[in-house]
Amino acid sequence: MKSATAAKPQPKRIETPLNRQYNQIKAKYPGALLLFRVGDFYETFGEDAIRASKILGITLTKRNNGGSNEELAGFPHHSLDTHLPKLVRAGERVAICDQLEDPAVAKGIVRRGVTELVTPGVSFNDNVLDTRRNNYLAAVHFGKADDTFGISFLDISTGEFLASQGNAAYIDKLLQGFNPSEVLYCKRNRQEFGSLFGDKFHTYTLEDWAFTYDFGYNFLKQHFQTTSLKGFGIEGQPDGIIAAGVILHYLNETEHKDLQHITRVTRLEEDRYVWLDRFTIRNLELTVAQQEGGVPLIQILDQTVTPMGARLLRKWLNLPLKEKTLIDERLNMVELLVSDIDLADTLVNHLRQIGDLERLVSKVAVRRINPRELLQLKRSLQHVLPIKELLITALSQNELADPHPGSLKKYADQLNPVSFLIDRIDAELREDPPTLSNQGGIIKPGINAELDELTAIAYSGKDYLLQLQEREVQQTGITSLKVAYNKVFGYYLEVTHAHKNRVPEEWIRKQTLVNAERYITPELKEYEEKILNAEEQIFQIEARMFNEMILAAGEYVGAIQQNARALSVLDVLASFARVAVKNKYVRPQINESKILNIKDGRHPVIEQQLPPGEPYIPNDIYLDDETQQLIIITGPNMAGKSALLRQTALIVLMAQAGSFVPASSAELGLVDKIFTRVGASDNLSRGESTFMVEMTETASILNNLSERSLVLMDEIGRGTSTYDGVSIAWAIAEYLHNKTDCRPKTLFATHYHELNDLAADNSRIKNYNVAVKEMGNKVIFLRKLKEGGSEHSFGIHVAQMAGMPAQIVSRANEILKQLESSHQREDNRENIQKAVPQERELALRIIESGDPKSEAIKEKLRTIDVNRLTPIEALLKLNELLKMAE
Ligand SMILES: Nc1ncnc2c1ncn2[C@@H]1O[C@H](COP(=O)(O)OP(=O)(O)OP(=O)(O)O)[C@@H](O)[C@H]1O
Repeated sequence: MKSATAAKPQPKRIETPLNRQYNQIKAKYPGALLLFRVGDFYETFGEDAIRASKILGITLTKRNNGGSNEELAGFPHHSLDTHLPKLVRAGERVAICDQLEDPAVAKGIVRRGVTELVTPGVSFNDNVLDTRRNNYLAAVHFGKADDTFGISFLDISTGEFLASQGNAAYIDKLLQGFNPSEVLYCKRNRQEFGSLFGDKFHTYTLEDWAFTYDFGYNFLKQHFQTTSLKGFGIEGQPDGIIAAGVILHYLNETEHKDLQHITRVTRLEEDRYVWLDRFTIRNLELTVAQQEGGVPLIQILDQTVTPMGARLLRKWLNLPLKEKTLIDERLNMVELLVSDIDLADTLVNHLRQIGDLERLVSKVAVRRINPRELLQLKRSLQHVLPIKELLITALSQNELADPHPGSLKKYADQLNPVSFLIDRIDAELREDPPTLSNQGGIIKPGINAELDELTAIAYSGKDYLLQLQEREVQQTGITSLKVAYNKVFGYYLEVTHAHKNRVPEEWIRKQTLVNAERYITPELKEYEEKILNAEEQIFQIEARMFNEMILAAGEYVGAIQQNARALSVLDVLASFARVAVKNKYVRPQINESKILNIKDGRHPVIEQQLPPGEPYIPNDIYLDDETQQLIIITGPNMAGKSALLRQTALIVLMAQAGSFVPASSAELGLVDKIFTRVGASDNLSRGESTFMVEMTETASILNNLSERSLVLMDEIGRGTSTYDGVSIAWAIAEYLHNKTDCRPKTLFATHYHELNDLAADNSRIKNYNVAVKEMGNKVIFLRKLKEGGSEHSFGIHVAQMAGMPAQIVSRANEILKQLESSHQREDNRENIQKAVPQERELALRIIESGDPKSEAIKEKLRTIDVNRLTPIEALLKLNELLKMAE
């Protein structure tokens, strides 16, 4: 509602009781759009009405509100389900204010209150939710120490609740991977939040006091009805606890008080999953393509048939495992399903019949399930027992070499057929129930005697009326007599004018038509009342019995949630199996070595996109920490260097997520971190990165390496001049090779042939090139990785292929020849070693020339301890100095 300003006096408004009630409720939910129930409508007023009418395309009107004109827009209450999702998707927080008592019996103004505050991150509404994705609410807590943060995620529609803590890079990674619909954080961190985690999220800020340990700890304890949080493994995560507490607090504030389905909070263990930096997640296009129309990996791998399976696959791809036992457990099941296609098909056919069990059971817990959904729940659950039996028989028949006996049986053991619940629903619930629970038609006959009796009265009326009609015809001799019903008079007797004179006196005339008259009789009215009463009672009894069924189902929430988890795992594994068969993947051999040995590896996405008849050329990759730790891959543009780098990382990731891989064989020593850097110019076009940023980030990779890391460097250094670029790429490769604490496996794609000289002095650096063949003045891409360096760039050939005019191509060739003859590569190594000091000299000369900036630069130089500087730091410093000098 508009507020009066001091400068412009507003006409004095008379506050009606309804106005006052609205204002009081509105004030309690600042920032929310208030849907105010009046009779059969939800109304919005003032600013809310303007926004609602824009988003929903509903008419905006004005009403005279005690002297001022106020905007008003509303819609019928039954269209809430269509309008609410639109408002939420537009980023609105919507407070739904309902009538809390029956207007017919209310004394004075009807009591109203907000029954739910729907926000982008908190929704049960099927129209707001995407079945194949989770809808997460996140909370981020900025810890006391620098660079420690707590984080928590909740999907209220499934009850999944997670907490963790770590540094900014970790939090950023989780936010990117989980992609929450709404993020909560503390008001005072407004600026830092944006600069650390970007502005792509819907956010909501809360007051300081909600971000305290005691508050969060107690809130969680109270919710789970435990004396401590030890059982959840989050005791040692104070910042994570604060974030999780904030989530529960927020649910409370938004009137979400039925939370029985949130049965646990799980610690997301940073060290259980492969570390993927932000660029790797983006560059490998695991779940999101970089460009519109692009195909992410998940699209190739997702053959899941249940919504919860689809959601789980997304999670598995973002969080690959690094524990051999767990990975093998998944791979064993995939292998079993690959080898027994009948089993896989039968399993999938059962799974297909299972709806969104996870979200259905949440609705049971919060008592929002409707009769039709309860039927769906029953039908889904009916497939649990057959699946369990299927697995048990299959497991006993298939003697699979299982290194961890019992791990396969685990899946079968987790399934609980909940027969008792199924039997009850089956006995009571009709097979064609409605979506509403207050209009009858829910309960089967033969369950409740009172209900059956009332049904007989209410619905056997036809016979009764026929009898009555016959009796009256005989008594009065009116052969045209008919009993009928309409909404205005209820039941009546109709007599044509021809028989009017035979109508008995006690009949009461109600209406005269052109050729007939309508009457009622006391008997008819008495009967009518009985029917209507019976119907009212039927509705009440059925609603009560339905509620009892929900309460009974509520006892099984834990068991059904466990079923949903086990079924989603089976769904993902069956999907892996089917994709493996379809795309000819093999089982990777996971071990604890430091060797990566892939034979005939392929890129899972590119191979699916090549035109028919154009095969994907497979390649071998071998890396270890003894003989071949870093390979320099040269080759012309378009040769397939990037594809090779990415496919190697994708194969590792797919394997550690439990999938078979596109190769003829793959022996994989576990990887614990994957880092990717792509040369700046790739990102520059999107205005994201500059050379400086590229360097800072490369430096941060170099500081976080482990001995099981896999590093992809794709044309690093190309964002600057050739000499700078070569020197930087050189220094980085050298650094990776010479690191004393670990030997990260690295693929280094580059255009700089100069880097081939590195192999001479560094025993674990090897040169490879992606082969091309020159035929006359044409280049044929063989896409085969070969040992050895390469001599040319073939950039001009690529230009020719792209349709560059012949004149330009031949002129470019001339210039190239000239340049090559004047820049003989006598001793590159020496040149490169010299390059840095030369630039340093230049910087010093500028300083000596009496430039006013010289003091600042001298000061900077004095702080540099040359003996402790790494090559990269030296380059960064130099860059900084040059900037100052410019
Ligand atoms: N092994 C392969 N078999 C078949 N086609 C391939 C193969 N590798 C790459 N390609 C095709 O070649 C295209 C170019 O590959 P890629 O981008 O990896 O080249 P590049 O060497 O990194 O080039 P640039 O240096 O210009 O970035 C890919 O989009 C793909 O269509």
